[in-house]
Parts: sequence; structure tokens; C-alpha cells
Amino acid sequence: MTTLHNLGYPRIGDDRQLKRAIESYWKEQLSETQLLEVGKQIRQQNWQIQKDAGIELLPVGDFAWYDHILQLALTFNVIPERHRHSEPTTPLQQLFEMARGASRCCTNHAALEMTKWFDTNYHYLVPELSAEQTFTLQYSPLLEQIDEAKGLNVPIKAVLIGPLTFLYLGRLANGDKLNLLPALLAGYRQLFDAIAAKGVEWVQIDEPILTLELSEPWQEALASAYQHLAKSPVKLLLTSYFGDVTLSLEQIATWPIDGIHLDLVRGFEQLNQALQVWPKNKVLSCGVVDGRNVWRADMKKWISQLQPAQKKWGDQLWLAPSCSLLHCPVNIEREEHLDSELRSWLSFAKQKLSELVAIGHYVDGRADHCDSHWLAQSQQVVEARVQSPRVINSVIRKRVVSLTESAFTRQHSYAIRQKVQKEALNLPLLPTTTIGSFPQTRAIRQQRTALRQGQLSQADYDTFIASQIDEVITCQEQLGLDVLVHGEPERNDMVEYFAPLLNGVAQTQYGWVQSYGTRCVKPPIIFGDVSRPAPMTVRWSQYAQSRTTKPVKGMLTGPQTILGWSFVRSDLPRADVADQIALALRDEVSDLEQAGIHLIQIDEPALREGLPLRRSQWPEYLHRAVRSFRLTASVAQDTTQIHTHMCYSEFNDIIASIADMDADVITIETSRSAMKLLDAFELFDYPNEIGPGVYDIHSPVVPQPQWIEKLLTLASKKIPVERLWVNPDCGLKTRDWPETLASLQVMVDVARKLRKEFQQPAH
Ligand SMILES: CN1c2c(nc(N)[nH]c2=O)NC[C@@H]1CNc1ccc(C(=O)N[C@@H](CCC(=O)N[C@@H](CCC(=O)N[C@@H](CCC(=O)O)C(=O)O)C(=O)O)C(=O)O)cc1
Ligand SMILES: N[C@@H](CCS)C(=O)O
Ligand SMILES: [Zn+2]
Repeated sequence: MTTLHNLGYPRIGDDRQLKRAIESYWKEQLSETQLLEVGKQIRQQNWQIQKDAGIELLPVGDFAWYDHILQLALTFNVIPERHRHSEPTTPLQQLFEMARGASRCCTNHAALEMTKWFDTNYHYLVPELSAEQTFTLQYSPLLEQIDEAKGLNVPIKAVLIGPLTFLYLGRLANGDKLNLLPALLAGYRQLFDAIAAKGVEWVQIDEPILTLELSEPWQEALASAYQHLAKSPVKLLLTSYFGDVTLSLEQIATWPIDGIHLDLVRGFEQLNQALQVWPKNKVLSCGVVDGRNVWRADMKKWISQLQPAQKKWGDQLWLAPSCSLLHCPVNIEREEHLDSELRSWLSFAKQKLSELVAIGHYVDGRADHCDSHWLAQSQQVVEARVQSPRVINSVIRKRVVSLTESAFTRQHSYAIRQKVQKEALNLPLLPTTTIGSFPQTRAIRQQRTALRQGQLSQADYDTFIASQIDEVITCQEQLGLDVLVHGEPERNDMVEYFAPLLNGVAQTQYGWVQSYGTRCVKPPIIFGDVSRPAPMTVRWSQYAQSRTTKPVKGMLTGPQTILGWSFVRSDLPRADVADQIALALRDEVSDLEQAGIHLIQIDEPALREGLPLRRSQWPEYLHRAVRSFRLTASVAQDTTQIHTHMCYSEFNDIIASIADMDADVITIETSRSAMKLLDAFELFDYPNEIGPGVYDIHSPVVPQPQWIEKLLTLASKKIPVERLWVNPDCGLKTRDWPETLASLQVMVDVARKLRKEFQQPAH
């Protein structure tokens, strides 16, 4: 019989209980014991849901506090020197300090760097490794959770990230990370022994780096690591996802592991390859339900496609979603406002398990009436989506195909634009600005909730938003910032905000997905052709500009970012969807200009994360991504200064494309990496203006002036000071007001001081 299993279930809880509990704990409104209890309840609930759905091998270890990579680092005692201190702390306190940073005795114990988890909108904390790193088992929530799960009376498998992925994602200042592998493997062996001692047979060992184009040393390291780990007393299910392993599957088949998981949604051709090369006596786990999107599965297709696999592997065939369901909203049943047609097209984590189970039962010939219900619905949906008239808008399709080259190019080159903009804007050296959002306070969120629940009129809500903008404008004037923003109080999220304003895009009420730590997002669902029925941002930008004589930057989310942070239709190439979004935004740029906004920021933080995992596919992606940005921006007059903003991005290998976007100013996140990310701009001789972030907005710690001064001085050695801007790393929405004001004041004061110093003639 086929084994039905799951790689991971959303850990936030069906009502974001984890977020609320951790944030209450941080505010000292919840004790650690109470917090631990919330974690336990979520895990129990998740296991129960999976068990009830018919999952036969439950994942244990998919739950993590804040981040699973951080938790694994702490498991092996990988703690940077600055976070080691004599004050007694619990592992959880230690973990949160590494995640959020701390300030003790005027010293900044900076948080670990945070970056994108492969091509997802999830962010992990980068383990900091040292050349003498040891990996000793010192904290093992996994072992505790195994004990917890035993009461369920369902077989379990332990889940953890594999050693090569852990090393690959970690950072070692000097030296070759692979030198640390033997010590790390000893740590894993220790952990496996402990897992086996608890009677657990299988370990799901996630190595998503298998889907990358790895260099030879890493490929060799993988092979030798699994030779070594196979001596452990547990069975290993080597788990790949987010892409295919076609380049190495034949070789992996020779490793002494017990099974492999393949993401057939991202790489269906792997099934045929597996049929050729994967041994009959080893488990083949097929990832068949899309863990990265929300569309209902084409079950009939899967059932027929899996028949040959069932024949070859029999009991050794396992079925699972393509990847962990961490990246999926939890439960469609909660949605009350989606129209019934659209709703019928969708499947969230809980429903995906039922789809998977029904597929498995059909493959085995053990389907019951519940499975046939799922199959009938699936067939109906697959046909209905293809035929639905609401997914095609012929006006938009025509507009896209009739675009000519001039739509992608600004009127004049940057050199000419720079001159006219300097004259028009008259900004000082080292102009100061922010990235857009100001604190999204409880009061703002409550007003929005009241509006949503009908307890507040639209007019009263609008009055409230206007008053927030007034406050943000006054604060910025008092702080002495040079380019102001309206603060984005009307936006629940930089992507979600646009969803109800665009045709072809739907928004869920409860479709939360973890983005990092306690922060979640509700990705919009792009189901049809995208168009803009009316201006989306003009009203509040124009209002903000009317309240000040200083320039106010308009604020848009760019096409790649709306695309990347949404669930996207599967019946049109993503690049074509991006062009439709770009056209809607292009019209918005025009309208903002006409409303008297002379600086417009088009945020593209998701541009880099959208890069295909295979480098060979980068050029095509970058070409289209840059073009869609240019399609948005190129309508602007020379006098309009186009900004873009990117965070969590490395630029070394894409700097030519960044330059090709031709934004007048780019602001980037650089503070956590101590301006290292600027190297790419320096080396490339990046021609336009740059605002390297001078303080970390993810941490509540107020930066010391000397830290900012040091960073700016470093930046001025890499980029001519005439082309430097001064700004935080990213938006301030997650921060509280006191630290925001204090931090911005430090930033403005340092900028003013350095401005004077740089303006003094050299002796
Ligand atoms: C810049 N980033 C973003 C990413 N992706 C996005 N889609 N958006 C981004 O900004 N990716 C990379 C980075 C980092 N990621 C994030 C992600 C999420 C947040 C964040 O602050 N999230 C908030 C939720 C924001 C939101 O939707 N707010 C709504 C609803 C608020 C709410 O919870 N309301 C309560 C009731 C109100 C109350 O009593 O407090 C409720 O519904 O129960 C809104 O404002 O209306 C989060 O809290 O997780 C930041 C960076
Ligand atoms: N304008 C957005 C960008 C975040 S990446 C903000 O300030 O929150
Ligand atoms: Zn940002």
C-alpha cells in the first residue's frame, strides 16, 4: 500500500495563535511556560488535522520557534560570540535574542542576518559559523516533540534540514565552509542516535539545495555526507523540493539512503527518470500536490500518471505534497467573502491533504465515497477554470501585444535626467529619506478592523487615515528629513493593499502565510487578466503633498513584487502576468505625476527572490523582470525621479540587470551586512544614485550615531558621496513610534554632520 505522508504543516496555527503568543511573550504579557503551552497546542492540533485527513506518517519537527534554521543552529550550539553571555537565559530567550538583536551595556548584539528561503517569501536567519566551529547537541526541541507525538498512535517521522543545506545557507567569514562538514556530520549522527533511541524509524532530511546547480565540491560533499550518515540507526528519506534533481538523480540512486522525495510539481520529468534509475527496493516519495500554490489539484491527471510508479514501487511508493505546506494558507473553509466560483477553484493546506489522500487511495484502488467526492470536484473545477470567461480580458491582452519598444525606455538617459532632477528638486548632499511605511500601530489596525466589520464608516476611516498622514508629515518635518513619505497608514500590506483595487486579483480574509518570525502575509490570488479600473494611490499621496512644502515620494509596489508575493494563475506565463500588472502600475505612475508627485518609488524587493533556482534560466527571467519594471517606470517625465527599493537581496550576480532597470535612485538593505552589499555597485561602477540602508529596521534597538557614521563612511568609500542617499534598510511598519523617532533622529543628525564634513574643501 502507498504511504501517504506530509513534509510539513503551517506552524502559525489556524488563527495565527503562534504570532499572538510570541508577541505577548515579548511584551511580558505571557510567561515562557504559557508560550511553550501554545506551541504544544498548535502541534497537537496540526497532527490531529493531518491524522484525520488520512495522513499515515506524520511530520514531527516541522514546528519551529521563529525560524527552523535558527532553531537548528541553536540545536547544534551555533551561537555567534556576541550572543554568548554569562547572564542565565533559557534556550528560547537565547533564540529570540539571536533573531531580534539586543542592546546591553551600550553594545549592539545585532540580530543574525535574515534572508530569503530559496525562491519563497519566507525568510530564514543566516547561521554564523566560525572556522573553529563545533556542533554539539545542546538543545533539541525535536526530541521533545517526538515524545509529544507518541500519544497520537500514528507512525511519525522526524523532519529536519540536512547538513549540506544548513552549511550552504550559513555564513563563514573566512575559509571554506565544507571544512566544517565532518564536525557537523558528527552532530547529526548524535541527533540521529537520539532519534532512533526514541523508537523513530524514519528521518525526513530536507536538502533543497539538491535542486540548485551545485559546484563539484558541494556535489562531492553531498555524496560523501550521505555515505557517512547512512550508517546511522535511522532510515533516511532524502527530501528535495522547489525544483528538480534530474541532473543528479542517477548518482543519488547509488547513495546508501533509504528513499528520496521528488517535487513532481516543479519537475514532472523526474518521474520518468526515476522509473529508469531509482531502485525498486528504495522508497520513492512523489510530491504531487502543489505546496507553493492554491489551485486545486488535477487529481485525475495525477492518478493516471502515478500508475506506472505504483506498479514499480508498490509499498515503497510514498505520496506527499510537493514541499512543506508552510508556504500555503491554512484552511479555505474559513473564507466567507470569496465568491463561490473562485472559492471552488482553491485548496489550502488542510484541503491539500484531502486531495493527496484521495489521489493515494485511487492509486492503490482503495478509494471510498469521500475520495470520489474529491475527485468529482477536482474534475469539475479543472474544466470550469479553463472555460471561465472571467479569466480573460481582451482589452488588456491587446494592449500587451501592441506595446512597442518606446514603452520600455525613459525619455532621456540618466545623465540628462539627473541634471534636470537636481535643479527641480534642489536636495542637499546626502539627502535623507525613509522607505515608505511608518509604524502600523495597533490603533491603525483596529480602525481597519472596525471598518471591515462595519463598525466604522468609510468617511470616518478616511478622516482617521488623513490624521495619521498629518502626523507622519509633521514628524518627518520636525526630524528634518529631506524627502518625505505619506507613511502608508492606509495599507494593510504593500501587496495585499493593491489586490482589491485590481481586476483579476482576489483577496482572502484569513489566508495567512508566515513571512518571517511572527510576521505573516495574506498573498493575493491572481486568477485572471489584471487591469486597473481606477487610480489606486493618488488620493493619499496627493493629500500628503498638500500638507508640506517638502517633496513627498509616491509609493508603489512593483510588478515583480506583486507577482512574486501573490499566488499566480497557472494558465498564463508569469512574465505575461507581470506585464499586465506593469501596465496597471504604469497608468498609476502617470496619474501620480499629474497629481503633482515628483518622486515615485516603485518597490521591487521580490525581484531577486524570483530568480529561478537554476542559473541557466536567469537571463530569460531577468530580461523579462527588468522589462516589466521599465514598462512601469518609463512613462515618467525626465523631471520625475523614479526610486526603487530592494531588501533581502544580494546584488553581486545581478548587478547589470539592476543597472538596466534604470531607476534614478535605488535604496537597499545593507546595514546587517555592514555595507558589504555595496561592493557589487562599486565594482560595477553603478551609475545612478544609491541609498544604502544605515540601520536595521527589524530590530527594536535604536542605532548609536557612531554605528551609522561608520556605515556611511564605509559607503562613501565605495560610492561617490554625490550619489549617496541616507535611509533605513526598509520600511518602518513593524516598529513602534518611540524607537522610530529616536532612530530617525540619529540618522538625520549623522547625515547632517557628515554633509558638513564632506562639503568642507579638502586641504
Ligand atoms: C517587506 N516585506 C513584505 C513581504 N511580503 C509582503 N507581502 N509584504 C511585505 O511587506 N516580504 C518581505 C518583507 C518582510 N515581510 C513582512 C511581512 C509581514 C509583515 C507584517 O507586518 N505583517 C503583519 C500583518 C499585516 C497586515 O496584513 N495587517 C492587517 C491585519 C492586521 C491584524 O492582524 N488585525 C488584527 C486585528 C487588529 C488588532 O487588534 O491588532 C486581526 O485581524 O486579528 C491590517 O493592518 O489591516 C503581521 O502582523 O504579521 C512585515 C514584514
Ligand atoms: N514601501 C515599503 C517597502 C517594504 S520592502 C515599506 O516601506 O514598507
Ligand atoms: Zn524593504
